[in-house]
Amino acid sequence: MSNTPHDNLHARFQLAFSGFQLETDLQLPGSGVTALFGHSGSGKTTLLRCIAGLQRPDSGFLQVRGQVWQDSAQGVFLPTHQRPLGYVFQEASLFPHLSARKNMDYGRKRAVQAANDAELAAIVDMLGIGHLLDKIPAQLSGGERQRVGIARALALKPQVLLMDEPLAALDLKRKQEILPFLEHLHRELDIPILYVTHSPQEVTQLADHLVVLEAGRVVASGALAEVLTRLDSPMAQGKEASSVLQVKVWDHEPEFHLSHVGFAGGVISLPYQQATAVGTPLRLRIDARDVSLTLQQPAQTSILNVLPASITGMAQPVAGQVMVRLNLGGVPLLAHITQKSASVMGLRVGMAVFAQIKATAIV
Ligand SMILES: Nc1ncnc2c1ncn2[C@@H]1O[C@H](COP(=O)(O)OP(=O)(O)OP(=O)(O)O)[C@@H](O)[C@H]1O
Repeated sequence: MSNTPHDNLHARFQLAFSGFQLETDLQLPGSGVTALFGHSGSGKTTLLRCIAGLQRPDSGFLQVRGQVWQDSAQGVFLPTHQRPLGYVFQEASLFPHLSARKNMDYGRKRAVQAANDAELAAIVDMLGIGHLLDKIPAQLSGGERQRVGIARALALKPQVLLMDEPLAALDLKRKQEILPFLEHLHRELDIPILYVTHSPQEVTQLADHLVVLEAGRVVASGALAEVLTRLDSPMAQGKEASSVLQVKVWDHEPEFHLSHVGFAGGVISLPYQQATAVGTPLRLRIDARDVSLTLQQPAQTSILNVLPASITGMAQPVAGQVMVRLNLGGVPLLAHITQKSASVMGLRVGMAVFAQIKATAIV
């Protein structure tokens, strides 16, 4: 028996290839983006393939929003074509001779469940592809093809959307173009999106929930802000270690080209967010390297953001460097400092400090 809440996704799989074992028992939220992060070969694609029914595990249980799709103990295994899911790969694999519109219709006509014309119009709108519908794939850029591929997946009214490195084949410019559409999807869709990526930037920009896989096992699974800042998480080890803060726009100071945002840990100043009204929620990524620590509140400093914090953990990812986990009014934040500074300041867990955050460092 499973005690999965009905709107969640519960995926428990055991599978052995020669030299690799997947063993997961994941309870994921029933909406929002769950990023699956892990080194090459950690089992991310295999996990998605198990969810899609493309890979049959030795034993498995899968329940998606109250529906059991698979239960090896009961001999239940829905084949892929009976699972209401969308799968988006690195490359959109559209039919080359069909227009974008016909590519979307092709899947719709054959599906058990598909979007009606009004729903399809909303999907087209959400992905900004209305002007591309009569073009064939060769007339589209890589990013546009990917957007059509996502629309085609959504046209099947999936209960879950699986995305396997959907931006990996695109150059930086195309990535930047498509990310706002993915953010839009995230806000509009009320289904779970499982998103495989190697990119910490995509994780911090899109994910609500983060699962870290290592050698086929889940080493961390939880809310993004929490897992990102766990000192034992691989994401908190490297140069790209960062934290995410959910904040609200407080007010603007256009004469200084600044905006001020608030969260439980205080108020932060950042470059002017001209287009955002007071009260708008924002997500800030703060690189651990852009946070420094001081024991006393500095009287005069060019750094605008000095927030009281307490140290909740310390780790040494590499010799000479220390990653400090801070608590700012209940919100975790990482600071990456030198071992010498940590030693000179006598930093230890439980100490009260001030976190200095460079305003320009905030995205
Ligand atoms: N059909 C298969 N038969 C045997 N071994 C397989 C099979 N599919 C995957 N593997 C192995 O399982 C392991 C996990 O592969 P998987 O593709 O899931 O990793 P990944 O985390 O998605 O990697 P990447 O980030 O490189 O895409 C690898 O060691 C791979 O070689």
